Amino acid sequence: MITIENLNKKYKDKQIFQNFNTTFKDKTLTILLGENGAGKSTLLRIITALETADSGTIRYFGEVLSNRDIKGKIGYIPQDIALFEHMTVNENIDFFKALNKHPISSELIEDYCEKLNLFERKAKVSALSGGTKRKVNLLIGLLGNPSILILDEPTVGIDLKSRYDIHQLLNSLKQSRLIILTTHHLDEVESLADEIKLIGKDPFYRNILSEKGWAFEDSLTN
Ligand SMILES: Nc1ncnc2c1ncn2[C@@H]1O[C@H](COP(=O)(O)OP(=O)(O)OP(=O)(O)O)[C@@H](O)[C@H]1O
Repeated sequence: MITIENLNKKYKDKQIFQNFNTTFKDKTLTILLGENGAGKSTLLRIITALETADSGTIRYFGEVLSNRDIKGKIGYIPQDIALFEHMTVNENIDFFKALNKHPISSELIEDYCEKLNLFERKAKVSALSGGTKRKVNLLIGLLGNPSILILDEPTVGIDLKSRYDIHQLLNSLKQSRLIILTTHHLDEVESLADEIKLIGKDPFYRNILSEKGWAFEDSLTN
């Protein structure tokens, strides 16, 4: 479980979070929804210790952790693809695997690749489609066997089939870990979300979720 208590974050004069409280549950995939600029990526980066909050407390499985311990527990899949384009998929996997103290086994990598329908392992990343690059980006985030997985718009701009493959893997991963994901796709919310949290003030999202009859937690009422 991740518990966020009284989080405050400001960029210059812009208050992004003010006394924000929430909880993310284990074995649950939570989707953050909200307008552009609402603060979704900022929240993910604060949880991942890539960004510092002005004040507030975050507990991971009941404990306040050092940045190093946080990074050891979390697989963070950024919005921008962070791969070496001139290297093959396998070379990228080997490179990032070597950065992890306790990387997953080759068998598990094979299993993830099968679930993702990721077979172009000998191709250079620069030659891959956007969808395949996103799959590799996800796989890299899983190499350290994280108990928490954080994904910032993991399927932005990709074809339906690649998106489906990524959904299949995420739906199997959520049985055993805590996953937080941001998206602007409602179909993604429908096929993945166990919980929905709304960030930001735009009434559009509140209206659409209410119309659909989907339960959600509203950051404004926290
Ligand atoms: N490093 C920064 N310095 C100053 N302002 C920033 C910084 N990072 C984000 N912001 C601002 O904070 C606000 C929240 O940004 P954030 O990227 O968290 O929003 P978001 O909800 O993820 O949006 P999107 O859906 O477009 O990804 C925006 O107004 C953004 O311009």
